[in-house]
Formats: sequence, structure tokens, C-alpha cells
Amino acid sequence: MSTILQTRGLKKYYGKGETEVRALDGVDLQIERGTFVAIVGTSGSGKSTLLNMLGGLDRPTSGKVTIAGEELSKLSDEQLTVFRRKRIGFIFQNYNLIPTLNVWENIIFPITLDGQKPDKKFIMNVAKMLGLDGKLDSLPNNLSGGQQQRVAIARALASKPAIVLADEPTGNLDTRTSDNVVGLLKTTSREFHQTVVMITHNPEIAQMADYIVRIEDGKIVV
Ligand SMILES: Nc1ncnc2c1ncn2[C@@H]1O[C@H](COP(=O)(O)OP(=O)(O)OP(=O)(O)O)[C@@H](O)[C@H]1O
Repeated sequence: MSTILQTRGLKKYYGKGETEVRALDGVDLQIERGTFVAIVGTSGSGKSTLLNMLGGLDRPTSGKVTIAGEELSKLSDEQLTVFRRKRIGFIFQNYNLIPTLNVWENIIFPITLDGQKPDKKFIMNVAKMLGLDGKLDSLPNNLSGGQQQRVAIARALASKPAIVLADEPTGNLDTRTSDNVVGLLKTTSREFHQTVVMITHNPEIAQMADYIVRIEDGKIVV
């Protein structure tokens, strides 16, 4: 196995002096290619901050994030945006689908934004695995929550990113749908050799991961 993602001495402090919040306080993390990792911890422990740093959505106060050999702090904002679009797929709790675009258009949206041609065969395969092949012409509003989240997963996988980052992807779903969605995410990541890092509050969902990373007060605890 090879390391796809690594952090060293990662810190993110918000504010200064008495109001300083140490959201991340020295995180050393190493994630191997193709693994499915759950990040757990109480509210305010630093999970979303960590995911934002891993995805290059925000810059750390100090420390390093290296993805596929690329150290993110060495990239300009513009380079980081391109790197993110090409190498990282994001899945959020509230799906973030575009209501005026149908399912297929939503799935390929980030690829077209990047000026690339979608790999139709690959995406159809992903859509099929996620049970969306009969829904490609539907608008998001006509889908259930679970179906909308599956569209968001297909969109995240469509550009074949090395890493998929998911922030509470099942937060708005009932237990059975959550199990299904995470099971599918696990299957697709295995099938397409993608690394998945997922935040969850739900211990049962966390148990579905290959590894669990627990974070407390901005630090990883074992
Ligand atoms: N932009 C910000 N400005 C100031 N403080 C922030 C900011 N973002 C997060 N924090 C603080 O950093 C700490 C970690 O927040 P974070 O959102 O990473 O926690 P979390 O574990 O994801 O929480 P939750 O499970 O509730 O989403 C919290 O104390 C939070 O209040």
C-alpha cells in the first residue's frame, strides 16, 4: 500500500489572545491509498476543520498537508483550485445539487466546469452501481433524500478523484438509507480504488470504515 494523504504538525487556530480557538492542534495523520476512513469526535472537536484542510478548502496556521506527493501549501490559490477539482471529490450533508439541472447534468457539472470531457461509460457504470440509471433525466426535487445523496456521490466520483472527502454525508438520512448510502460509497471506492475520508457522528456508520480516526480538542486520540 502507498500513502495518498499525509499531515504533519497540522494546526489551525482561529482568533487571537483570549478568544483563540485551537481547532486543530498538531495533527499527524497518514492515510493509505484505497482505504475508507471515518473521522469521529464530539461536536466542536475539529472534524470539519480537518476535512477542510485535507481538501485544501482552507489553509492551516502551520503544518503540512501532502496529497499524492503534492504539498498543498506550495500551491497558489489558483493551482489549489485546479488541484482540488481534479484530485478531490467532495460530498456534503446537504447534497448541494443544482435544482435546475437534471441528475446527469448535475453529475457531470464539475467536469464540464473544468473544461474536460466526461467519461460517459465510466459515469454510467457509477450511476448504475448507485441505482441512478433510471433517474438521469429527473430533477433533484423529484428525488428522495437518499437518491439525492447518491447523485452527490456519483458527482464526487465522476472525475475519478484520488480522494473523496465526505462531511456527514448521511446527516439528513434515516438509518436504513444511511447504511445503504455508506455501503454504496464503500463499494464504489473499492471498485474504483478511491480513498474515502468521511466524518460521521454515527458509531454504526463509523464501524463500516476500514479505520476510525478519533479527534478530541483538535488532536487525534487513539
Ligand atoms: N471560522 C471559524 N472561526 C472561529 N472559530 C471556528 C471557525 N470554524 C470552526 N471554529 C471553531 O473551531 C472548533 C472546531 O470546529 P469544527 O467545525 O471543526 O468542529 P466539528 O468537530 O466539525 O464540529 P461539529 O461536529 O459540530 O460539526 C470549534 O470550537 C469551532 O467553534
